[in-house]
Amino acid sequence: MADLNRARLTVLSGPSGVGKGTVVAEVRRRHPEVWVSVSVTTRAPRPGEVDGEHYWFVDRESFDHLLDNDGLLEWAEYAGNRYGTPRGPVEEQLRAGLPALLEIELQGARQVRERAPEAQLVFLAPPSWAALVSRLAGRGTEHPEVQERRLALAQAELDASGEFDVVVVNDDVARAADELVGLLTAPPPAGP
Ligand SMILES: Nc1ncnc2c1ncn2[C@@H]1O[C@H](COP(=O)(O)OP(=O)(O)OP(=O)(O)O)[C@@H](O)[C@H]1O
Ligand SMILES: Nc1nc2c(ncn2[C@@H]2O[C@H](COP(=O)(O)O)[C@@H](O)[C@H]2O)c(=O)[nH]1
Repeated sequence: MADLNRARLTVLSGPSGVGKGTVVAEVRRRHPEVWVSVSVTTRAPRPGEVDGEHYWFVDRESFDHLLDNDGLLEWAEYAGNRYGTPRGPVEEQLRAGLPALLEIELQGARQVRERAPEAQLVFLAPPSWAALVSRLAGRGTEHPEVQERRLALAQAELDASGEFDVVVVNDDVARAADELVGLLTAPPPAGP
């Protein structure tokens, strides 16, 4: 994956349960050199989630301290919790001429678009609404009322897919991962 050695920021967004984490894990299984930002969150860890690997799990006070000290590239309040991208590691990666991948929700993707217009914004879409509902329920990590809250947000996220540079349909994990690898290795559009 020699072409990956370019300083490009890519954002992967899409509704909760569409399979962002699954597709990114498949990309990293094939290409462990792909660098993915580790977000901070005030959400409680799910069983099996490891601090510093899946997220940096912090309390609200620590999150707000980072925010107040310009430590976040973007952030959002999502379904009752806060999530943000630590600025330092991403900037370090890009300064070194290396690409960076963020897996974040819609409000954060919009902030990245404003702050880094050259970033590539990719929307991961479900093959159908029914598939999304069934994936979120099937994951079994949220109570039904939290699933409902996430699905209400999902509708608005799907409506915003036109704001993204590319839409990838996650009908099949291997195929969607192929497409994401292609986007990560594609040359950035020529500047003006
Ligand atoms: N192409 C697919 N076909 C069938 N099931 C899938 C597919 N992709 C992912 N899944 C399943 O859907 C569920 C949700 O996937 P995942 O946790 O990766 O979603 P996510 O978009 O990262 O969610 P969140 O934004 O809530 O973190 C998982 O149980 C996963 O195994
Ligand atoms: N704006 C941001 N969104 C983020 C970040 N890290 C994760 N996320 C998104 O939040 C939702 C919920 O995640 P979950 O792990 O609780 O299911 C999902 O869409 C993630 O992509 C971030 O740093 N900033």
